[in-house]
Amino acid sequence: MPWSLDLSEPQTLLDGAMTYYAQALSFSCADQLFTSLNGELPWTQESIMIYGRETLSPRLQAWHGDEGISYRYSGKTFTTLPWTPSLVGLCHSINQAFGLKLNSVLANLYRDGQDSMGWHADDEMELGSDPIIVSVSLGAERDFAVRRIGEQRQAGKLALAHGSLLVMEAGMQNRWQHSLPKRQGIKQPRINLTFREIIHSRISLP
Ligand SMILES: O=C(O)CCC(=O)C(=O)O
Ligand SMILES: [Fe+2]
Repeated sequence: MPWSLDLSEPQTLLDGAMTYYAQALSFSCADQLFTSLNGELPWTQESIMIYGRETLSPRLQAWHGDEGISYRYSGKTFTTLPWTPSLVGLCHSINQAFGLKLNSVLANLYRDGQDSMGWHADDEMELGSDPIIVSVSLGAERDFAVRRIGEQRQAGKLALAHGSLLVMEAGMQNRWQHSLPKRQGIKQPRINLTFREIIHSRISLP
């Protein structure tokens, strides 16, 4: 199913490292997408290693994409699940609009303001040296925080609206880290989709 994107009012941020479209999807499309993804994706809470200890990840995830793609994330190897109709339609619309060849998506479900994602750059080797990543946000508005690589201090934040689209442009992952901090007051869930192009799919050894 194709989704129509309104890319008429881009906002350029971080000297061109990010472009934000506050209302790329209409509210009704965004509502519909949230409801179908929330119900249909096989949301899983992965365990991750933090300082050598196994802990549950503070969010739920699902990986979908073209067949035969595998990807390492937080020290684990994932193989993508097949596309769902709504995800493949959105990926196709994004590829058409931006002239990209994104072939997979990491879906994150933040159940409420207690769920989060720590500081990182999406710099895994599978993405090549300078990837473009397209992020779609649905549901509760949450802050997306940024800081320069090598600095502790947060440089800024951007509230990602329901139906918004954020392009992390070339240059972003090499210079900036991002995170999704906890927000005590938020009781509603949020879904984020980061569409990526996996260039070097890892060969799994037995
Ligand atoms: O939830 C977000 O907006 C960010 C997600 C993210 O950074 C990622 O999936 O790598
Ligand atoms: Fe990320």
